[in-house]
Amino acid sequence: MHIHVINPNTTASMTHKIGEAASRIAAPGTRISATNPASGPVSIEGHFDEAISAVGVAEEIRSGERERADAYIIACFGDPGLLAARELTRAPVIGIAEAAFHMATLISTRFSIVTTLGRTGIIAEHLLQNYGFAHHCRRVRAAEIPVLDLEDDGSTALARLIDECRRARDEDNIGAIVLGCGGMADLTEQISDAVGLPVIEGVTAAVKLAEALVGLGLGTSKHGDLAFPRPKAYTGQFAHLSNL
Ligand SMILES: O=C(O)C[C@H]1NC(=O)NC1=O
Repeated sequence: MHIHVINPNTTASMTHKIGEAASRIAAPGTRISATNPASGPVSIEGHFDEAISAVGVAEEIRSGERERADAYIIACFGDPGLLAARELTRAPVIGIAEAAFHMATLISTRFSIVTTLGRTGIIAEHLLQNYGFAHHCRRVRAAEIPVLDLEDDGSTALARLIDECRRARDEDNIGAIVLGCGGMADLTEQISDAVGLPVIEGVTAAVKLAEALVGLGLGTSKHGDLAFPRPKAYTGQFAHLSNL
């Protein structure tokens, strides 16, 4: 099967890192492709960035449809454009936050999230509410690191993440930690070893969920709100989307 992983920000090094993490966990016979939109924010650190990146996600889904991808992963912890993306395909589309929440509740009764910037915490809180996991999550924490510090080996990002994860372990009465950024896809083992708790990272969780759904012959339902968009004209820069 072919899983198309979409990094909604436009930082190619993060896209490559995400694709490598997905490929390492993928089952034999699963092909991973990782792309990012040509246009959009270099990092997603708030509501405005999420909104802009959602258009790029939709465009990546449309290109994936031409290659008949078997499943899609939206590799940003805000799951930007998830429902819009599901309207565009019969394949499963999985957001990394949703995937991580599901996995965390299968191995623990309570988890905490450790993400990048405190200002994006509300986005995770909204997702927890929307997906029905709010009562499982003890706290949404932030290491206060800009997303692109995760691309800088000389930054203190990993040390700050580990410190915040240790505080979650010691203070939150939890059984697991969810990493709150696609850019952390290569840090799971280091953080779990340093903290001594199970650490769930959304990219790898989404790959296994996508393989399960495809294996079960399940895809996005086209009955109801996730049916293909109604044909209509789009104007200006979106004219190419007319009568999808
Ligand atoms: O919301 C965040 O902090 C993380 C989110 N931003 C980003 O560019 N990729 C992400 O996963």
